[in-house]
Amino acid sequence: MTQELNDGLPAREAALALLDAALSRRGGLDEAATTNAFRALEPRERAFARALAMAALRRLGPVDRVLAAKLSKEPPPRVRNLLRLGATQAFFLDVPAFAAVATTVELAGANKTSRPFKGLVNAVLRGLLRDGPPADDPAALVPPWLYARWTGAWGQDDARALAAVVAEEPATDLSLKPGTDVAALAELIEADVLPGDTLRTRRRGDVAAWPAFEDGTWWVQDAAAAIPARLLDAKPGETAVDLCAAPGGKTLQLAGTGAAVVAVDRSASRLKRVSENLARIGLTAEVVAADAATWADERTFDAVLLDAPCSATGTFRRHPDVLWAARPGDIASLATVQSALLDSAAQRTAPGGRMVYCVCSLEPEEGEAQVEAFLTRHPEFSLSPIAAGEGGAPEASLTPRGTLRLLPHHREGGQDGFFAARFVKAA
Ligand SMILES: C[S@@+](CC[C@H](N)C(=O)[O-])C[C@H]1O[C@@H](n2cnc3c(N)ncnc32)[C@H](O)[C@@H]1O
Repeated sequence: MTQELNDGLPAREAALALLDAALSRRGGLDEAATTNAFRALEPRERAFARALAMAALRRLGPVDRVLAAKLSKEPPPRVRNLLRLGATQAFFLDVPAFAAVATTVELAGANKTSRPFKGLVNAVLRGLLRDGPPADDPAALVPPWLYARWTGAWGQDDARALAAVVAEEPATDLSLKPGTDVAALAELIEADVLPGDTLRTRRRGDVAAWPAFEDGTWWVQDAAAAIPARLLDAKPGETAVDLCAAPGGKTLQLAGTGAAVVAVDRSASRLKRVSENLARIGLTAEVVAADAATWADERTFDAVLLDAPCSATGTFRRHPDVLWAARPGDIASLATVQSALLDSAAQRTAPGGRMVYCVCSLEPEEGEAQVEAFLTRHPEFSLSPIAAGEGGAPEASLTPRGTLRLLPHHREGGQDGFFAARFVKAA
């Protein structure tokens, strides 16, 4: 792919826009990929731009380290991002070094902010190439403050192993509608079957064009993200609520059990995705736009799922930008939101009912600490320990408390970082 695009300046300019958006706001990369300018590119160019921006985000730390040694003062953001993209192409993608340098220098010259830095871009990139690729140090793949947190929370070995996953391009995992012939679909889609019947495939490209997408037999959902809803073990005849539902991966799982499901989310626009997904898969749920903390609804439910908003540091395999967008203060403020939502979830759990709390975060304040504080505030709840292998979870992820601390390296080929705990309410 890259060979034909060695002179592909529009694709590289688009990669620059994606990288810039990813680093300047949360969800920026996906947003930038919806602009008309991006959509006007050839599919091949779009794929290259996205692959380049993602590779630059996965290697941002090591590349910035080697750039630091070459830059005596901070250049304008466009110039820094051009250097990042140039170095990423030369060291981590299948782009000949001369093409990486020449196209980057040309893009520097094509804009009035970066034009005065054309000579610098050329000199820095040539200097980097002379020195060779950045050292292979997992710690460099993560911002230092976050790496220090992970070391403190999970120890040196786990922190290193989980940070190493940042550089890996993840496979795509699929959850299946109940009743699907798992083995037949795995063969059709060229996938491995993981515990819990998640399919894992190395296919690339537009998922809507993959086999059986239109039939509504599967949806994209990370292997770790598929575990929490399974832990509720909802059944036909029961009621279930998904309090932070959009875009609906876990709602689909709950609806697939035959339970009567209510999907709540405060974002009406994101809820549209829930409705579209339900329609495509051929499942039903009552969809409600409301703030789950204050939702004026008196009902209680047999099964309550709270997949709370969080720092999302566990999603770095597909969204490496979260690592660079996260700020230490976010974790404390999100923890406050999570405890308010947990209190609301408690109130909506029927006597004798189950509640699962989960977050796609690697930070103990959003996971383990929430559980202990919740149990102190709510003596009517107790932990319902998760058994080894339950829900398809790797054994390494099971904690002595019977909660799940799913670290990305606990599964071969990786998984999203998640925390999950299950509670029961006294009858
Ligand atoms: C981690 S995502 C949920 C992912 C979803 N459970 C799935 O599996 O597809 C968190 C969701 O919480 C929603 N959210 C955030 N604060 C909320 C609140 N106070 N009440 C309801 N939804 C909220 C966000 O709009 C977002 O869609």
